[in-house]
Amino acid sequence: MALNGQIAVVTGAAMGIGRAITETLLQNGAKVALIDVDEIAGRSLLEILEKQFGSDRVLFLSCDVESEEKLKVAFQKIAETFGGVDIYCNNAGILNEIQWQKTISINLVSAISGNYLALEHMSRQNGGRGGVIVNISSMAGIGPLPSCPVYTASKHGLLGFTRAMAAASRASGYGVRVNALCPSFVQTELFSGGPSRLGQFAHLADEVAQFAEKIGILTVGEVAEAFLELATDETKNGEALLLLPKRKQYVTFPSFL
Ligand SMILES: NC(=O)c1ccc[n+]([C@@H]2O[C@H](COP(=O)([O-])OP(=O)(O)OC[C@H]3O[C@@H](n4cnc5c(N)ncnc54)[C@H](O)[C@@H]3O)[C@@H](O)[C@H]2O)c1
Ligand SMILES: CCCCC[C@H](O)CC\C=C/C=C/C=C/[C@@H](O)[C@@H](O)CCCC(=O)O
Repeated sequence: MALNGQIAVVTGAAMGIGRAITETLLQNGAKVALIDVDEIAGRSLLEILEKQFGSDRVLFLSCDVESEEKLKVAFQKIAETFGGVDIYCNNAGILNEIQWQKTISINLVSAISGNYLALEHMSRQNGGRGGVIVNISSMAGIGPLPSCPVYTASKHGLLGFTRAMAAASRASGYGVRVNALCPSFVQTELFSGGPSRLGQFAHLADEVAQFAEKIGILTVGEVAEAFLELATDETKNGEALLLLPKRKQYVTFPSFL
């Protein structure tokens, strides 16, 4: 198994993409700590996963990633229980153009806090074993999604942060790879509920639906498979992996040298 004995942390793990990534990590031999603000969904998934994979391989922590303090405590609990962190998947995210400050807060500010906390446990400079961070950005982190300017900004920001952190990690000897996964539309609650959260851009919902119909819709399993590639391919650092139903490509950015 590709990830035997590795310890992984997944945020927003109770449903959607986070749940599929959690299941893939477990199927590949990792131990997984699930973090989610939805305690009912998290506990119910934990029960299922404990039966399937054994209670010594899964842990659920009810935690809102917007609270840096609670996230710090969650990381401490995970490190004490499992003995370290090797893989961090920053997946928790929302799409809400009405509560747009909350969108920036969860998708970008909390993502940065989570990466820093993960590095405290993973960096070789802090006595960690090194490892890999995968930030779940979006195709909207590469190109604009007109119905969602703030969501687009949060995902562009996360991608820029990922690439700069990867370079900082390489230059500082952290031993931690940092990559971003950028999926197009995925069949989850965020996608199906999206149109009701567009606020002043609600009139663009049909345009998005037509675009989604044209390019197709990914399953969470396809996203989890691409996540696994970024997590296990040790040559990948600072990469943005764009994923569409009929296309997967590492994005080429301009070189300034
Ligand atoms: N669905 C898509 O079309 C799509 C496409 C590209 C990228 N993404 C990104 O993938 C990630 C997961 O999206 P999804 O579609 O699975 O969403 P989802 O709404 O199906 O699931 C999100 C999960 O995150 C949890 N969560 C939300 N806010 C949280 C918080 N403050 N603290 C802790 N947990 C929190 C929710 O409880 C839920 O379990 C997001 O970052 C999203 O932006 C989604
Ligand atoms: C209302 C549901 C929104 C779901 C949000 C998800 O994160 C999915 C985002 C999906 C698509 C984003 C599209 C952006 C598209 C364009 O800017 C395009 O030009 C990108 C070009 C990438 C390419 O070269 O193919």
